[in-house]
Amino acid sequence: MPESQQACIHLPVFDISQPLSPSSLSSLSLACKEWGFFHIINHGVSKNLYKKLYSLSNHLFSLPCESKIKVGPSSSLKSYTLISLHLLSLKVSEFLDLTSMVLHKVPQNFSSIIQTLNSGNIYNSCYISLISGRACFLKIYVICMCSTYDSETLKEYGNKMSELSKRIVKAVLMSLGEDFDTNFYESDFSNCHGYMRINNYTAPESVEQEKGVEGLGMHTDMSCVTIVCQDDIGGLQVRSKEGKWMDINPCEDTLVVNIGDLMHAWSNGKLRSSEHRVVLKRYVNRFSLAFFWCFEDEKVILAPNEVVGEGNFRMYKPFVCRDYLKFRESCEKGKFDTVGFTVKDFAGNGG
Ligand SMILES: O=C(O)CCC(=O)C(=O)O
Ligand SMILES: [Fe+2]
Repeated sequence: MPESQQACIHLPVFDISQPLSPSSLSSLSLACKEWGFFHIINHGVSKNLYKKLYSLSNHLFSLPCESKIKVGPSSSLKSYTLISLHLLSLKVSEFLDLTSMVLHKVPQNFSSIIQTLNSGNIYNSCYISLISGRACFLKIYVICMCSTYDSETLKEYGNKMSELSKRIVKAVLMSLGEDFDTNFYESDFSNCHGYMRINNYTAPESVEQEKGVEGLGMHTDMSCVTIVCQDDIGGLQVRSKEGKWMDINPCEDTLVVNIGDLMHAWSNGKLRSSEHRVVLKRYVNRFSLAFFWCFEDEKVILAPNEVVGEGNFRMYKPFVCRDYLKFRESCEKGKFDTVGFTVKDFAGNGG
């Protein structure tokens, strides 16, 4: 099938403001196993808040280049001179503390920015991914806290998304097994924290009609769960188990949730962390907000015996969350857009 006739997937939609009924839980369980993706509504994040975030981000992205933090492609990626996908994830609590950093005052040079952030100790446990897309005109500029973001908006967003993430994790645990939320939420998930990421995909200059332009290369998320708000442009795709790309069409007032590698490992592979990507097919700017809910860096991830189930093979050796994040960021093959290596390669028991 030509890619322009891309199949579209109808993911189940859950009203997350309500306790999920037994039938919703079984459909959630199915969605997590099959796709690792589902939709939520009544999530409590108002249109108005998204509008504010959107216009603040829009303002930031439309600043002249010199005012943005410019990061050149790393030397190993020289062949992709046109391509620069720069991405910085900030831990929400720390993001809020950076209000004093006015964007145009931020040093031009990337490493000195990192140093600045590190030396202020604000940035201790944040991780930074500097990655390159493969074939696109996408630019995601490093979002550093700047005066264009009023901290009230971010605080509201951070709090809402944290609450939402907790509710989602509990629902996912309930769908995985009876009493799993009461048995494992406190012990394993109560120290999770969130990272927000603002993705701005600049309009492609040319699009090969059939194929589109890859805005964000195939990857899996390094989170427990990710919540994505995509605008109405579309382009998010999930890869089926058979390797077929399926569109996840935008739907008003609906957020996309997906399982990340950390939850996949914790669930002994029962919850799928699917490969996904963004393909741009129109000459328009696309915008999305992603919120990653992650284990604390020092957590040792080990699927509990009850989750593995008696007689079942343990898929992953225990590993420290931070080490996996480092692996993904430092190992060329573990990088976002070359997802060849993920948690299976890092901690898999083989077989
Ligand atoms: O832009 C999107 O819709 C998805 C973004 C995404 O997958 C990510 O930021 O990890
Ligand atoms: Fe993602």
